[in-house]
Amino acid sequence: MSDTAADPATAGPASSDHRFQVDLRGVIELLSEHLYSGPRVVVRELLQNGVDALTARTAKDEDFKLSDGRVTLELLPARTTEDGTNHPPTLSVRDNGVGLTEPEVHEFLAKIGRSAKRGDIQEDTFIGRFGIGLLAGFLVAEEIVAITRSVEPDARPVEWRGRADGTYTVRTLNADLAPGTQVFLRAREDRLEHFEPETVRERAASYGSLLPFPVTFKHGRSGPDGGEEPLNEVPPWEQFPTDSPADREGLLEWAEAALGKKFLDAFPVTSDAGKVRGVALVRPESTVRSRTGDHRVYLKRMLLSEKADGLLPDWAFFVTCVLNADGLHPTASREELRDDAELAEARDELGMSLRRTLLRWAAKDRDRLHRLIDVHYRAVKRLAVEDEEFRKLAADWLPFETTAGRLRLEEIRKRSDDRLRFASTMDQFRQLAPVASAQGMVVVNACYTDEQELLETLPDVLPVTTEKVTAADLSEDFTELEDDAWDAASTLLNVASDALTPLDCTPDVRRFEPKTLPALYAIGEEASFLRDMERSKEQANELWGGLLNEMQKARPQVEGPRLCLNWSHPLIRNLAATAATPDDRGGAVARGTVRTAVELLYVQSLMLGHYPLGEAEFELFGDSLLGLIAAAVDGRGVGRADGAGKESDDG
Ligand SMILES: Nc1ncnc2c1ncn2[C@@H]1O[C@H](COP(=O)(O)OP(=O)(O)OP(=O)(O)O)[C@@H](O)[C@H]1O
Repeated sequence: MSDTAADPATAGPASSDHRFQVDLRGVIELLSEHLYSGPRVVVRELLQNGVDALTARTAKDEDFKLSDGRVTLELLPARTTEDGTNHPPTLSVRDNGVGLTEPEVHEFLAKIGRSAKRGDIQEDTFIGRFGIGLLAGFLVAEEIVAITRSVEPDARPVEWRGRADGTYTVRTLNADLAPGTQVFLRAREDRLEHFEPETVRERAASYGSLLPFPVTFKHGRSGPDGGEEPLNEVPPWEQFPTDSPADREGLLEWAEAALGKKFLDAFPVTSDAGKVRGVALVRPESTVRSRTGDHRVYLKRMLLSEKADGLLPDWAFFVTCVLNADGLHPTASREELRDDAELAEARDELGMSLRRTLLRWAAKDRDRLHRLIDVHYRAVKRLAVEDEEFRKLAADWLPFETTAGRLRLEEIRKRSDDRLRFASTMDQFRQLAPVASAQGMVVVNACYTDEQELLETLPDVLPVTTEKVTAADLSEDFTELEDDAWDAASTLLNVASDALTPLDCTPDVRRFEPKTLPALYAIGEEASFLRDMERSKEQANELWGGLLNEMQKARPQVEGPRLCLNWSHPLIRNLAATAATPDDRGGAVARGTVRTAVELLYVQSLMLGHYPLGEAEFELFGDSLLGLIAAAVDGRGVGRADGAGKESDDG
């Protein structure tokens, strides 16, 4: 036995060649379940073939223009012929396009995956290209019949009859027909709902109403005397081509009627790349950033999708577009745009088109930009980060959350003399907010996406400086105590130091605003990081704990957290007085109570600053609270500066 694998090129005598066989029913199931969104697409595929046939005719027949084209959909009701045969309802789609010769019928209608729309032809000439669209007809029909007559001179009409079991017949007809094709779908018994007049009409109008030639619908009752009902509409970008107030109003009314929604604003957009023309509608509500678009896209004026994605740059998530693209490509399902180089180029250009409009508003139509910013400031901020010119023009109107409430940048600059202070995390912002606002200092909350990046790029376009601040930075500016106050506070500081050293925290006594805040836990960014790590270690297993230890050691020495006691607060002064109780008047007990009070202040300021508490801190909280309650019940209480505390000591 050979120990080498058989070489397919040399193995055995040559076998005879066979052709792959296609199980049509299997292919149809594949299409219906995995490619198409449902039988709705049948009308679209037939219409599309009509559009392509008309385009092909314009290339072959120089006297024929696309606007000479015509597609008619007709619904023939079920009927019984004289010989007693029942005919199911039938949908016919007729065009006066290029038609097919008999050899072409064999080549293109009967070969799955064969399309006349490939080869040397420029890719965006036709909508179809895969050679499977017609098969969609079998999603609703048992039999598809095409009667076609080519524009080729002397071509004879041909009838093709294809069945879902994979068989077909072809015959030439003697009739004298004009060039074009009429396709008939004979309803499948279990798909009759797709042959209801209103259903067909709605689908035909939805896919084909913007086509640049007459598209009509006909059925027993349509039109005044059974005539054809036109389905065409003028596209909104042709009805309202400019950004004038009148066109804007018209466009907003059109959008409300067509999309069932009141939009905030509307304006035209264009891109040479992808040959795009359309309108942008500004959403009435603020939206979160997401890639999922809901753009209504037409390709060669046929509806492709109402939920197309990837058409606009990320920052433009505040608009919905309705547009037509003659130079973009569909995916095989024909329900999305292919993510290719043309789409990328068109996306950039549409972004530029939007940006130009916003720049124009910034220069000449400020009310419009204001209205847009009020709702969509997040999106506009993203654009401001990316685009220096826009940033320069619009930055002053952008709102920010600050310690003084929501303010426009213009106001923040005025209140802070162009010195823009910001906190970079929500926790930092919360911690410093009471102190900053009590001191009349405006600090911006830059914890949201884009905010910090935007602030840091403002000095490029405006005469401002930016500075990241933390509660620890603010506490540096707290007022130092005068000598006599310092003396009065010294025992309190010693007691506080004893209480806080085991917690890696240093006490300090200063005067600061707000007077109502007895203590502030102040921690810089680095120390805050280490504190978080400490908390994580408590929850981590041994392996992670060890790793975190190493990381902690690797960080440079940083200044630790401080508990700033506020000398302006009466409680702190009372605690200082109590701590200073002479030993012969119960000083030791008093200092024990003060220590408990400091521990409680420590935990309270942690909680006020939204710092998560560690195990030791929780324990401390429980113990000191109980200690204080016990002291109160004993009648000792925490001393008061006026001596009441001392009296209770005696008592
Ligand atoms: N109305 C029509 N007029 C003329 N030719 C037609 C018509 N409908 C179909 N054909 C011919 O049949 C071929 C196959 O059509 P089909 O719809 O299956 O695929 P396609 O349009 O080429 O590509 P896709 O699968 O992307 O739609 C077409 O390429 C075209 O040559």
